[in-house]
Amino acid sequence: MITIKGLSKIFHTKDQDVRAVDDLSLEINKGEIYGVIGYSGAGKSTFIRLLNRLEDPTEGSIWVDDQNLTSMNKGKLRLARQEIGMIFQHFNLLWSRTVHDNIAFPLEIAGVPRAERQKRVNDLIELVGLKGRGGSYPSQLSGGQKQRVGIARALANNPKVLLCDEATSALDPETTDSILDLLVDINEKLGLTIVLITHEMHVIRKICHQVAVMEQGKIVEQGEVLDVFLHPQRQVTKKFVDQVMGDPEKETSMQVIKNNYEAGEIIRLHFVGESTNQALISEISRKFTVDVNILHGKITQTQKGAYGTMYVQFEGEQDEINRAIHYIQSTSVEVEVDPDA
Ligand SMILES: Nc1ncnc2c1ncn2[C@@H]1O[C@H](COP(=O)(O)OP(=O)(O)OP(=O)(O)O)[C@@H](O)[C@H]1O
Repeated sequence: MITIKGLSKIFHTKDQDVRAVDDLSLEINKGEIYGVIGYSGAGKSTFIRLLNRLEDPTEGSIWVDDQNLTSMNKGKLRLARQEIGMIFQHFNLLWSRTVHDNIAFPLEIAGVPRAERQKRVNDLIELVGLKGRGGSYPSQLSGGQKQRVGIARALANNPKVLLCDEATSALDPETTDSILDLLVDINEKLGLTIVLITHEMHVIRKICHQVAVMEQGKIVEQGEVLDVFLHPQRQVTKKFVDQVMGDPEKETSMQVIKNNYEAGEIIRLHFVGESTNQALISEISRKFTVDVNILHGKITQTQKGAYGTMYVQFEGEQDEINRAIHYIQSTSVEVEVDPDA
């Protein structure tokens, strides 16, 4: 759906030239939720603004659905932009217009006849869960409701791509989750391709299929979310993964666990991906004469299944413990005996 080749943006300021986006190339497939994560100043906002040419690139090309956005004149660009919706951190609603009229605005600009406009707005209000609020003004809505209006407005012209610029950063955690759920719902219902930028790994974990990590204008790491969670290569990526998972080693020293639980074996279980399920624990205690003590750990969900680490203690006859470990080795859960050895 989107192909980016050699994209750069240099801002010329009085004192210096800033290379905000530096020779960036990537492919985003149709129907994918693609997240770009980075710390402040990494170049995320510039990147997403280049995608619909709110900024003009210094170098490189952007193709959206086989159209080269970078070589378009203003007239063609205006039409092409109707295929790319965008939502913003601070919603960017028109305060003097009702919810209904905010959503109708892009349809008016596109010249959609009144009756058709009416129906489309009502459908959109329903889609984003704002039924009954069409007559309200933005000042009468909560942050989450305002972002729902922003989403409905962005979808008005049936875009193929939705760009999200830190769309949940101004919202509390619970509202963030409800907006993220709505984005997944829209992605699944409409097959919409979604590109989002964020500084929160929680957002990536919860809804993205693919992630790119940005640092100093470049993409330094990229891949399926679960892969990046499992094998983060760069220091910056490890820090983002720790945002969600914590670092079990840092939080609880293995030595403390060992001192407290001297009997049996201490085992680290690493849960990865869709075939994983935590029924493993009850299965072990049913199949083998082994007591399982859960000591410490964290499991989280991604779009591709569960991921995380758990420390357990197996108590019983050594032979039985060995058989239980052998059994786990035959499943998709990775197992490590005496993890600190
Ligand atoms: N209009 C501009 N003129 C000059 N420099 C700019 C401009 N816009 C961005 N920059 C610079 O480009 C770099 C990348 O900024 P950008 O806003 O894209 O990063 P970001 O990752 O989105 O950070 P944040 O999350 O803080 O917005 C920064 O060094 C910034 O100062």
